[in-house]
Amino acid sequence: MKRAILVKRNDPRSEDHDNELRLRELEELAGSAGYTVVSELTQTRHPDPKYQVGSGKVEELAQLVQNVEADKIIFYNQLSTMQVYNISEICRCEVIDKFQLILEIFASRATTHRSKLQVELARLEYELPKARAIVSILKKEERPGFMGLGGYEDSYAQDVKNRIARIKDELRDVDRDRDSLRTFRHSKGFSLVALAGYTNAGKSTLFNMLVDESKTVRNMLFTTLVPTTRSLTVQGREVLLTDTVGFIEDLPHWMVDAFRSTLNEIFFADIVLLVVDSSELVETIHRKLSVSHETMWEQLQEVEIITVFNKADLLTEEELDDRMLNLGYLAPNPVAVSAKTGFGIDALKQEIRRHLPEWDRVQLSLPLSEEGMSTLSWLFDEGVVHNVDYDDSINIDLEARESIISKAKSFTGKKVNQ
Ligand SMILES: Nc1nc2c(ncn2[C@@H]2O[C@H](COP(=O)(O)OP(=O)(O)OP(=O)(O)O)[C@@H](O)[C@H]2O)c(=O)[nH]1
Ligand SMILES: [Mg+2]
Repeated sequence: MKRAILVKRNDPRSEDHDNELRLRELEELAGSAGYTVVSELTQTRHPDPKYQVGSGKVEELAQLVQNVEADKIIFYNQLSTMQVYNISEICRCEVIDKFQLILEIFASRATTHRSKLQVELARLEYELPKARAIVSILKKEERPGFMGLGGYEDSYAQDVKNRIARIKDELRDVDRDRDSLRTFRHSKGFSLVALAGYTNAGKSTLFNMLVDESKTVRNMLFTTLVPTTRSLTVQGREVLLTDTVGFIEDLPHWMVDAFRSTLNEIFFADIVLLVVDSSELVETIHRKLSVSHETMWEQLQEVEIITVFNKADLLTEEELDDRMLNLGYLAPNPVAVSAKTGFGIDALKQEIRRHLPEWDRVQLSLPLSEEGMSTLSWLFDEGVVHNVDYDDSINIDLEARESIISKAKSFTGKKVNQ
């Protein structure tokens, strides 16, 4: 585990309670990024703009870094390049701010080629202006290198710019592939279900619970292309379930692009499972649901939303009912589950099934021939075959989307009773 010191410069106008909350938030983020928090430091805003913390504090911080053997100092507040430079030089320790910490989390979670590219793009775009400033500081002071930044040269900024351009090109290619993949899935009759919600709500745990419970019917090509998507059978209907990276509050605009790559999965879904941690305070859940709806609203007109109240195992039934009632319109189609114990998973599946795009159910007769048999096997792939019996023809009770049914009809040329 990497060891981190957290630092927050408190605004004297803020309530102590708020300051404390922000620090806990930072601690949570640091935990998600794989740090052990070994110490925390807070200070009321200092008038000297040169230091994020006053110079006395920087000495104290330097001592602290030695004492607790920290690998990193993480500031809640955003830092100027000058501040990063001064503090990291005095403390002999790498300094990052909250946004860089979030980027580290994104980087560690990016599983697809595309999301990796986007995180890298966001990182480069964030670091470009800093890199330029550091080069000019080093030049002014004629200092041959310091900490890990010694390798910066004049051409560095140009290199970064070239890399940004290359990544953008590559992303355009990946996007083309992805669109065709999505069209392919939809045309094969899969419905797309996406998990959304704040970080730590339990999306990945729920994903595993849902996926483990059902066996993968076929080995599909794209499960290897998109590792966070798995097929899943919900009461006879096959869907593709996608896990996403969690929402994080106050995302700065330059990071929204990296974030959007995961949101795209949500926008193309037929159903979104909006997962909330129901053990949190009602006000917190309220705020997080509002932000989630705001973030997704414009693009989610056609999408069904199921609100999943996760971590039900941490609450009494009464507390749970109370929360679900209180949140009303912000929580459409609520279902309480525990992704940990499996409580409510069946109810959730029923709810998913209820909201899947409608398929038609027809009785179909195919000739008892080789062609008929191969059409039948195709129908097993594309829809739900409720029943088959054979007399002088193959009689099928089939549920499938409209396009599949009309294709089957054209194959047979035989009578179809609706
Ligand atoms: N008690 C309890 N804990 C849960 C439940 N579901 C998830 N957790 C815990 O909540 C924490 C976060 O779970 P994740 O599944 O990683 O959350 P996530 O929404 O995928 O988080 P991000 O990937 O950061 O967006 C883990 O420590 C889980 O063990 C649940 O039903 N009950
Ligand atoms: Mg997750």
